Amino acid sequence: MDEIQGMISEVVFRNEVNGYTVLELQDDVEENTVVGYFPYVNIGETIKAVGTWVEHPDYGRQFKMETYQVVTPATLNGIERYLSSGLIPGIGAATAKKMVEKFGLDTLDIIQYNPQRLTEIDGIGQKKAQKIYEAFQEQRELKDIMLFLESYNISPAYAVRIYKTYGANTIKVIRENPYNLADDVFGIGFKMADRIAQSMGIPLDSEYRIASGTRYVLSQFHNNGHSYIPQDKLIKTAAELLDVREEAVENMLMGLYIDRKIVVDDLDGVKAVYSIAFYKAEVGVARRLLALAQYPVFEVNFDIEHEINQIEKEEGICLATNQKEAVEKAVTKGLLVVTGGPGTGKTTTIKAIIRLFERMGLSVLLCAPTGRAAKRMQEATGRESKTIHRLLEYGYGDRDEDMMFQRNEDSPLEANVVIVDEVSMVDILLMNNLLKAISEGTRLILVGDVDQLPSVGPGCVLRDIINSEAVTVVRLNEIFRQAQESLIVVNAHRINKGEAPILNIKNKDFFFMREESQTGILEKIKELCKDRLPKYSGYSSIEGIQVLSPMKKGICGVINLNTELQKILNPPHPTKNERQYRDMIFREGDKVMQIRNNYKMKWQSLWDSDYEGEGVFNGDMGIISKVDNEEQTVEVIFDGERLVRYEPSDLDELELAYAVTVHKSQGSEFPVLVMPVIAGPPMLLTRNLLYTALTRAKKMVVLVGQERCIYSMINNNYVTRRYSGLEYRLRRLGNWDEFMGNTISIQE
Ligand SMILES: Nc1ncnc2c1ncn2[C@@H]1O[C@H](COP(=O)(O)OP(=O)(O)OP(=O)(O)O)[C@@H](O)[C@H]1O
Repeated sequence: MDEIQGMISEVVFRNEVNGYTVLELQDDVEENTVVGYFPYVNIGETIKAVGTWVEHPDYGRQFKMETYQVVTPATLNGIERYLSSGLIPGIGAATAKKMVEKFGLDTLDIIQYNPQRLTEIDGIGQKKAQKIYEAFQEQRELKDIMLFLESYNISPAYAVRIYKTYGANTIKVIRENPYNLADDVFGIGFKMADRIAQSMGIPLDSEYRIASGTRYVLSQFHNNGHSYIPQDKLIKTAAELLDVREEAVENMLMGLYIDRKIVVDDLDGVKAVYSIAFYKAEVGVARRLLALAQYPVFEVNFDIEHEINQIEKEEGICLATNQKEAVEKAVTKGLLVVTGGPGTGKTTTIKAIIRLFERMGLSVLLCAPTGRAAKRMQEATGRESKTIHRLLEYGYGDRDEDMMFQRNEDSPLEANVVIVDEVSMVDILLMNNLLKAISEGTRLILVGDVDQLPSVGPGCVLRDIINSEAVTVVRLNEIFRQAQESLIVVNAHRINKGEAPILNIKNKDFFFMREESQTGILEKIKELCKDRLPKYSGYSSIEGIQVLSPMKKGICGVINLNTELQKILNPPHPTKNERQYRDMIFREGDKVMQIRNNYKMKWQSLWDSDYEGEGVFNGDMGIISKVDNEEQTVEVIFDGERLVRYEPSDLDELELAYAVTVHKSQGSEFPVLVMPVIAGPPMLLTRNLLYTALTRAKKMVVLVGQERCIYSMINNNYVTRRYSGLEYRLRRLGNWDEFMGNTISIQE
């Protein structure tokens, strides 16, 4: 490591979000470029930086700072530049010069300890002296805060976020209760807050620690898809994590319950602990669904059978019995669920339902949980379809700082019918928000495949609704002739029923390639993606062929697959810029995926520069079009039309996507799908997962690996249990009032 010291003569670039800065540092002899994460530095300040000299391809020799220390300006020139940098309002170049001429090297001490004396300078009165003093103090404070945070090894990027959250109170808030960080600052979780707290000497059994740790465990369960957690499980897990007695956690739970930070409900003898939001959502969903199901939609003065006949004639099809039943019930019921596997005619039924309502003169709105699913619905029906978020006008209200759904009980959707596709992907929170915006009298039709993996977010809403038997459900189970042509569809159904798939029939679309070793599987997948499949299928390696893997880690996990596929599909090239982020390289031309819902991320249409919007969602896939190392940005084009610019602090929302996990692929469809089949944890390698993976493919599936692993997945009918009370709430219709939300009264 080298060390350099000098005065900051220029700040060339600064990223306000993460503190990444390019600056010029002047020492006695020369000016050097220094780059690094400086949360807080100003022109005129003298710093001592530790780091290494590097040769940048475009900007030449520069110093890459690892750590630095601010040295109070010690020269007359340094003090003058520091004061005239615009840092302290009221001091410009002329005043700074006068101050340094008058007070020399004591200038900064005078401002801090004897500001009264500033009035000795022409043009500075009492008031101005006071202002200068206050601004100077503020700067000091900021520096103290940064030093304080640094002393707990908090990286500059987090330090900036923390300071932005608490401002001048930062040190006080953290000293009082460092666990506040986990609640208040995005990106800081319990573990980081706990590390800081431990280095501050906070005891293991501190109430703050137990409260924060308990809520952390609860949130982890929610992150894993559970709507609640059984109380005894929560107590045990939290006590283990915190290394405290179970009674301490139990007492804390009581406190959190009394403070209404959590809800403890009795679900048929099980004490269920909920975070408030999930409790409200679950109760809300149950209440609203039942209200819709029981609402007497107005008498239909319409010969439905005759109309269905007409539609069949016009469309040149003959609906199957249960498709007809679905169309009829869509009209006569306030709430209808239609479920079926691939090729069972869900889309055809949706189209017939839309046609019928249009003939009745009723307005229909279409939506789906992801952008891709909505786009597919739109293409299949020829009618506009939006994401649920867009339909509910998710965005900023007039007064609110936070984003919210503008369509809700006060401003419901204006439509006679709302049809939602891919409902298996809708979690309990989104379902609650959707239902809030649907007033009684509007018919709601939920369509999905209940055998798909459940939503990424908490709950298993579709499964619970169907299992509750409280709502009208039509099951489509006939695979139509056209769909039967496809071995993908046939095999998906076979697998779903626990039967072996049919493999390797000539001119079909479902293939298996035997390969025993993991490295052999990897090599085969690389070969398939690079040459064989593009040639055979006509689809491009990057956009048309998708590798799915059940797992993240290991030779055939998505992390390694991405590294290996990137090497052969988009290798380094002198014309392609790239950027290292953590252990990933983002290179121009790479296929990437957004891995978190980000409603605030801005996008711009590639084709119409006036058309722009907000929101990039979990599972959206795109191609990196530009890596700008000067601006530190990465640009991605999603769906060939929306351009999104990622700042360095956004990059943790992006991953390479040559290969993605089956879970992440939900709601997407790909022309050609390649998947390794290898042994692994039985909780992961389930029939449900294989079924979900296969149903993502439209034209071709290639499984590569060990045949016995296909069978062991098919035989593994383990469905990960999700703690959800929705089915139970829906079932308990009889004792409705006594049951719903009785435990604690919560204003919705
Ligand atoms: N009543 C019917 N008679 C004949 N063919 C039908 C009928 N209903 C659907 N089909 C055909 O069956 C195939 C699958 O139908 P559809 O696309 O509606 O199913 P889906 O459940 O939406 O499938 P996926 O989930 O795979 O998209 C299509 O080719 C469709 O034309």
